[in-house]
Amino acid sequence: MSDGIVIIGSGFAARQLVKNIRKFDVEMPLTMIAADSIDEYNKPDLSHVMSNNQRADDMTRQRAGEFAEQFNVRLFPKIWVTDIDPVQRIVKSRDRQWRYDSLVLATGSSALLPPVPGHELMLTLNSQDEYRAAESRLRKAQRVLILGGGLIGCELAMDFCRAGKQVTLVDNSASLLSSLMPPEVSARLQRRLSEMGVEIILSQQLAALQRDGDVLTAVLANGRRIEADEAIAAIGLRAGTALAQHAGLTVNRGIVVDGALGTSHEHIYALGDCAEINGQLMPFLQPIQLSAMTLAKNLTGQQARLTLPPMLVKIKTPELPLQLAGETRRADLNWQILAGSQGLVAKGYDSEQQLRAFVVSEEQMPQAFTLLRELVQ
Ligand SMILES: Cc1cc2nc3c(=O)[nH]c(=O)nc-3n(C[C@H](O)[C@H](O)[C@H](O)COP(=O)(O)OP(=O)(O)OC[C@H]3O[C@@H](n4cnc5c(N)ncnc54)[C@H](O)[C@@H]3O)c2cc1C
Repeated sequence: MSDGIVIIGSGFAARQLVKNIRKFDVEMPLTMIAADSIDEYNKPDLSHVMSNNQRADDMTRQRAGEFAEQFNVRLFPKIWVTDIDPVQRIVKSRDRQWRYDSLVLATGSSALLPPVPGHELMLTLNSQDEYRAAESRLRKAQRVLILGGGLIGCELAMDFCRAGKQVTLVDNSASLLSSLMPPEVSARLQRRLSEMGVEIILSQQLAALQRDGDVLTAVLANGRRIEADEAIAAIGLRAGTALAQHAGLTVNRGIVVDGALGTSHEHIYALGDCAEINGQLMPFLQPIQLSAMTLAKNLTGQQARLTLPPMLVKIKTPELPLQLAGETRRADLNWQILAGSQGLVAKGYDSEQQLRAFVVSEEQMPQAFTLLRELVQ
């Protein structure tokens, strides 16, 4: 007997898919299998747990049982899926299997650790479970080293600082948020973090970590030694592609999908942080929400293709929140920056004077919506 549409994962992608499918079809059999408890939490809240004094359990928004009842889904929590057989259309765990009509991989991503001696001493904050495991150590820690000055690293640095901890932020680039915007634009955030007391060390690599009793020592490539109580890795994410790869699906940086969210194998789809769309990973809620809506239509007999409008990404650093959109990573843009007491507006133009990207601070948020409409895709 078939288990209908089988979804692996219970994160935002999987839940959005279920909610959207139920708008079109209340009966279709749905099965969700995930390594976690299948309780719902909002992952972006991890950026504020320390200053909000929030415990891991406080993050739970809906219990698995209520979700199952509300959306008529069969749930299999705390199960690690080990294998997919695309020919027999079977999903396997160590001790049981499910037969699918359609399979959706919503396996998310995992936080990268640096390839240095002692990396196993580092903590990561990419799920409620990871926070639960690290919570008591992080609460106790007075000195926290954060490796990685990207979006998540900056958010965590500000959060831990606001929670009264002594924070050191280390990045191998010459500026913060270096993969998202030019240094002239991120400089404001860098200054704000420094004023708050975060020690920012740029253009430096971590070479090793050692623990001696309660003291963790980070050794940088230039020989400098930094003592901390805990260290957190925020150097990037790796898409959860292992199952897909093992099953012979086309995988690049993520599981490659087309505009209908279909993978290289018939009846298998991918969604969320694990999916690569138009050659890009898009580990943000808005593209996931739009992808889930498109896939829900396709799985309920409609024909839909994903179109992604220009989208805003928020950097949730409460002392200086920023919003960005467009191809901010492009190296060839000419940036026009207006910064003053009224806030920041930075616009990135291409050689034909077309607006390709922008960054604004909170004071200038109303401008963001106008700029979003001007943005050339
Ligand atoms: C600190 C932080 C702050 C963020 N802030 C923002 C923000 O402000 N705005 C924004 O848009 N985005 C933000 N994001 C990103 C956003 O939260 C993610 O893109 C989104 O939550 C990913 O959802 P997902 O369902 O694809 O993956 P996940 O939530 O990672 O879910 C993956 C699921 O797959 C399951 N799984 C994986 N492999 C297996 C297996 N083999 N067997 C069984 N189960 C498996 C896991 O148990 C889990 O249930 C943030 C992320 C972080 C970490």
